[in-house]
Amino acid sequence: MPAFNSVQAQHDVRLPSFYSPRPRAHDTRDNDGDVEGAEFSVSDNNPASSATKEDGPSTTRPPPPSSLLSPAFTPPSTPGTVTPNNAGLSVLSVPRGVPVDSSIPTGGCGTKQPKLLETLPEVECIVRARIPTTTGAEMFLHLYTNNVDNKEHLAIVFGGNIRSKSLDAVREGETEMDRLVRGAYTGRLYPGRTTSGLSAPGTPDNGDGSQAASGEQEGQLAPLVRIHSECYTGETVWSARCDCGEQLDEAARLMSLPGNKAGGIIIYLRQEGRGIGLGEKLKAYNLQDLGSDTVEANLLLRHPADARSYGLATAMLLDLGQKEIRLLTNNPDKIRAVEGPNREIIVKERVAMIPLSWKGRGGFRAPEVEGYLKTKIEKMGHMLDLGSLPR
Ligand SMILES: Nc1nc2c(ncn2[C@@H]2O[C@H](COP(=O)(O)OP(=O)(O)OP(=O)(O)O)[C@@H](O)[C@H]2O)c(=O)[nH]1
Repeated sequence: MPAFNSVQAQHDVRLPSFYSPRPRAHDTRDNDGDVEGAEFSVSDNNPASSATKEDGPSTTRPPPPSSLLSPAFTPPSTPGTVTPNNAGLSVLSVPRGVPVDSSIPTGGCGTKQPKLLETLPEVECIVRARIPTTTGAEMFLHLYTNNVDNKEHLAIVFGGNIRSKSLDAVREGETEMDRLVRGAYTGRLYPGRTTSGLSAPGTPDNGDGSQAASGEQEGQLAPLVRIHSECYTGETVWSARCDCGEQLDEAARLMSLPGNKAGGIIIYLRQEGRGIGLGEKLKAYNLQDLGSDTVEANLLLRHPADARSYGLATAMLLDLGQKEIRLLTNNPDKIRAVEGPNREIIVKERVAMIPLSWKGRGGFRAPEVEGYLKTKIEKMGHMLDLGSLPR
């Protein structure tokens, strides 16, 4: 994982030796709810012990304590961790958010300070295109480059008033056709259109002479934002180990609701597997099938519980003219991290991402995803009420 800006999420863990032979019971949470790596071990059907069973007479190795594998649940008690009551809202309503303020300890997003680099990365939107979707909603896909990695991070923009400054900036020597092809136009493209409609940088019009609103001009209402980390398994191969695919779909649905006047942005970051990459995540899945939870599996592979950073998301949101946002998340670390080293972005509200099956609105149920969500709540401080989990 390149060392790009912002949270380096390198939990200060004392890593165990792989498949620690002498597991012992302990509390894995510190006061902040951080995971403290200690001596983790997979369950007694781990390769080491199962090899013993299969290859010869069993040894006297004791089984791991059940508390290690199924820690007792302590309901979150931090103010602001409550899941907003959206009961009674129709499926066509934008869910209520709860105000958050990361500048005060009681602000509803924990007190953990992410390790952020002092400056934000540089980002540039190099192309944008209109994507009509299978649901009938329309969005503009923005593809970004940056100065810290070679990945194509994306912004999926709902609503016509959110524009990229770097995309709209005039490039030396370019023609109007160049601008149309890279998506730096206002309004809509149509056969035969020859002008981009952007008369001067920063003063977009709609291609018909009228002025288009930029994200900053719109100002009054903060857009809905989701910072999404790539998940090949959950988004492409229908995995029921996580709810990533469902979250992506639901974020897009909420952003395209007619009642969502401020538009929406999904920042899609290429940090697969919470930053450890697909190959390592697949190894983690095997460890999970051997009895570890999602955090333990990462630590056993000598990765932090969460290796992600959000500086690119902050920089992309700024490029899209945003200063204040409503963030769709249950993750308190994400709120603080996306605000940037100098609170370049302010998260005004948090809108909870409640699994659809918990709300009785479709979704899916599987022991794997329930274990995944439980671990997020118990070990990663996620602000979801486990009591809502249907039994
Ligand atoms: N290492 C690892 N990564 C996982 C696992 N399950 C899902 N992921 C990754 O976790 C990331 C999804 O996290 P997000 O959807 O941003 O969720 P979050 O930060 O936990 O919190 P929310 O914003 O509340 O959804 C994706 O990159 C997934 O690939 C797992 O078991 N192990």
